Amino acid sequence: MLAWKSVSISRMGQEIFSDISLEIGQGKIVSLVGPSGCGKTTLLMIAAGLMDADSGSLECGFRNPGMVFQEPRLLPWKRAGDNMAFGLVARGQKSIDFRCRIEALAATLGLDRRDLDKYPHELSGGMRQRVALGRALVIEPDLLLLDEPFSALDIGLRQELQDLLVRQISERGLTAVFITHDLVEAARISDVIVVMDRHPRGIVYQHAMPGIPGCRPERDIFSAVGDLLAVPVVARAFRAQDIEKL
Ligand SMILES: Nc1ncnc2c1ncn2[C@@H]1O[C@H](COP(=O)(O)OP(=O)(O)OP(=O)(O)O)[C@@H](O)[C@H]1O
Repeated sequence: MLAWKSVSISRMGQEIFSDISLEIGQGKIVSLVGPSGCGKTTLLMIAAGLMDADSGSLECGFRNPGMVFQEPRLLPWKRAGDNMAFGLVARGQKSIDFRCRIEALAATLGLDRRDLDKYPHELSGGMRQRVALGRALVIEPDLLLLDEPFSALDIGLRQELQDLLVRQISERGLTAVFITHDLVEAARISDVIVVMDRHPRGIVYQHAMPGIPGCRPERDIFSAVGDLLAVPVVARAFRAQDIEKL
């Protein structure tokens, strides 16, 4: 279980959010959505232990979180396979012991052996993000924290990687927190959608999605998004996003 309990945080005299409580059950995929600056990444960073809250507490029953960011953040001087193995090397494992494991994982992520020998600049954006996902999965995490991992990809590739991610989460029995600006993406891959806003600051709405992530018919996804946008606090949070894009 992962739970933020009455968490408040300010930086440089500015309140990011106050008194946020949220609980995520084992095996669930929870999406955080909301306008830029409402504190989604901050909430994730607190869960990862990379930021400390000013007050409140975090209860985390997970021991081995894996993270994926919007930019793949690969080491440019290392080949894709070595980037993927980064967490294993950091734990003192020898490449002779894990080469087969990396190749098998790469294959499930749609990368072949030749891709593993390429440098990041020789890979497409989608391939780089597959490597980043592999780097997070190879350490066998029990919790995945994902900060807009697919937002830079085009729609077709995005959907392919969403399906791939949900399959990996389900096969490995992981729990995941997924940040996105895209309500359709959230409705496609999540068990629960948590909507945050800046006015008022914090969580303004939570919605449990029916059905199984990754298996929902498109019409159910779009109808859930329509229903969500009919909720005034959700509509307000998403209107703020649209205005920012202008
Ligand atoms: N270390 C920091 N120092 C100062 N301000 C910070 C720090 N981290 C976050 N903030 C501020 O906190 C607010 C929330 O930032 P955060 O990145 O969590 O929002 P977000 O919802 O993830 O936004 P986006 O969707 O644009 O990534 C922003 O106003 C940001 O400038």
